[in-house]
Amino acid sequence: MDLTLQGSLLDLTDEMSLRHLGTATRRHHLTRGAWVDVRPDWLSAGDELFTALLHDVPWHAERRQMYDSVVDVPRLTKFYAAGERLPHPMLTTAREALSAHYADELGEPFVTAGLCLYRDGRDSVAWHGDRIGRSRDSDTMIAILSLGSSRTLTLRPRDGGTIEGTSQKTLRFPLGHGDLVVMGGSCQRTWDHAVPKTSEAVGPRISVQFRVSGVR
Ligand SMILES: O=C(O)CCC(=O)C(=O)O
Ligand SMILES: [Fe+2]
Repeated sequence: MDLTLQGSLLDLTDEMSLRHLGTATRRHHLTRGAWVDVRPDWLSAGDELFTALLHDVPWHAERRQMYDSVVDVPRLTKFYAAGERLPHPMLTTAREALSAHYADELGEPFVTAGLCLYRDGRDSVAWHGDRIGRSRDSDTMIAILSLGSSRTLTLRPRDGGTIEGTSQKTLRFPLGHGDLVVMGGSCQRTWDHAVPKTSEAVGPRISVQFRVSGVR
């Protein structure tokens, strides 16, 4: 057996890379002009990226005013503004690939990166829409690369209605290591999303959200 060849083949398959977006990206049309694209396993062999981000990103613990008390935000965050160097070259490659893939539909590039670290199942993000800035009254896209432990992104219509054709109130998109999800159309205005807490024993998850200029 040629061990050299076998070694190099293994190296090739283990190399971190982004797979194609085209045919493997599935669009889910929601009501009210919203949609969600899902591309499972977009990033292959992403362990290196996950570990690098976990250790190298200067994660912030935020505290927020909630009625008359100040509470810990149940996740760590770091925001990279337009033009700021991202903490790993693969994130730049991912952002460029997304900008190219969605160029015609979006009409502008993804420029910012918001990172969230969910340390375990107690970390979460409550129901909200990303409605700070232009997304408040116009369509936009938020592209999310999920790394590490699987967590569920849930979506529900903002008007409190049920999911069309069902008696359900929420849609669930389980997000695993390397998966991509893109929320588009009116999604930030007409739907809310959340990452609920879970009692399951889950390890850390990092979410990387790419947005266009002037949207948070
Ligand atoms: O964890 C996620 O993927 C979603 C995060 C999110 O909705 C946000 O930061 O606005
Ligand atoms: Fe969000």
